[in-house]
Amino acid sequence: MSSSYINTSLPDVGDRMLFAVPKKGRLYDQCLSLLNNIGIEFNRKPRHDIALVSNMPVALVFLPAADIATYVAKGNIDLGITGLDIIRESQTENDTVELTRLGFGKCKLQVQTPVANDKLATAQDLVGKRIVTSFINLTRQRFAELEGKSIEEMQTQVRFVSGSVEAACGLGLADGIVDLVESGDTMRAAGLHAIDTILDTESVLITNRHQRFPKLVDTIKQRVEGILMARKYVLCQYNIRRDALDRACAVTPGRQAPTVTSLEDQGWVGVSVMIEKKILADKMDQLKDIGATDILVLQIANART
Ligand SMILES: Nc1ncnc2c1ncn2[C@@H]1O[C@H](COP(=O)(O)OP(=O)(O)OP(=O)(O)O)[C@@H](O)[C@H]1O
Ligand SMILES: O=P(O)(O)OC[C@H]1O[C@H](OP(=O)(O)OP(=O)(O)O)[C@H](O)[C@@H]1O
Ligand SMILES: [Mg+2]
Repeated sequence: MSSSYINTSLPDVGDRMLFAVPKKGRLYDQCLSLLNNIGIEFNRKPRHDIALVSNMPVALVFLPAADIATYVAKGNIDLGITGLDIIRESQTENDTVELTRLGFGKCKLQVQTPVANDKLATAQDLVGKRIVTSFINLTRQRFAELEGKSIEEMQTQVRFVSGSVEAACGLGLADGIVDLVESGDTMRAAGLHAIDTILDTESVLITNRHQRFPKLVDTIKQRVEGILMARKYVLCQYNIRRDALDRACAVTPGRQAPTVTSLEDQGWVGVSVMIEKKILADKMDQLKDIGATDILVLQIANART
């Protein structure tokens, strides 16, 4: 093949910023929904792993989640979405810059043993035994720490398998495993229970220190943070007697401060304030108790701080 061979079926990414997203798996749907929400438009042809964004100088690169941290750390990719667990496991945290935690892909990396084996009730009980995992580096670090030895000298045997890790104990390959747990259904179905947590993980937006496109990276970071805020907060509006305003502001201090507007009736003011969804019902009860009226809650479609 000539060295000037060009694959004409690959889109020309030119000077575009390269943004990696998981090509399948647990993070895929939420990544696509996030891209849609931040106004990134693209058309991905079947089986193509590169898609040009039509409304920004960006090319999306669809890669296995497990490889994204390495590509970003080495500077081949400018921006990426992957799990914190992958960043730690691939030991790329020093070469990647964490821009924003994304609030999805939340789970725990846990040490698990068969429920039936009551001699393996703590991580310490697995020291010197056989462990199977897809996270060999994090597992070795944890057990070297428990043994008080270096990774080279540790006794615990840690072996790699690429998937269906939960099967390893039942098949006699391991005494314990280390794998991700979200609902715990997979773990319980395999007759295992968690005896130690190595890491709490979630998806993160990452870049590197090479910074070819600092302005564009910042724009995408701000758009993502706007969407995350819109998902987390609602806008609450209510009326309150002026003499109860201090108490109302103590109940709903807002992100910065509530907006207070005068009403025709001199004794009353209108208040508009952002409230976290998870504490909303409680705050509405408290507002009612101090005499607030016409309490309205409005969804926020998007935000920018
Ligand atoms: N059960 C889960 N709940 C929430 N997040 C998860 C779960 N499993 C994995 N993740 C997150 O998604 C990332 C990618 O995992 P995923 O399962 O998609 O990839 P994979 O195991 O390499 O591929 P696949 O399962 O498609 O073969 C993980 O590193 C973790 O951050
Ligand atoms: O606690 P749960 O909600 O059951 O989720 C945990 C499971 O999810 C992931 O597996 P995945 O479905 O990605 O399959 P895999 O083993 O092929 O990676 C992880 O490896 C666990 O097996
Ligand atoms: Mg998986």
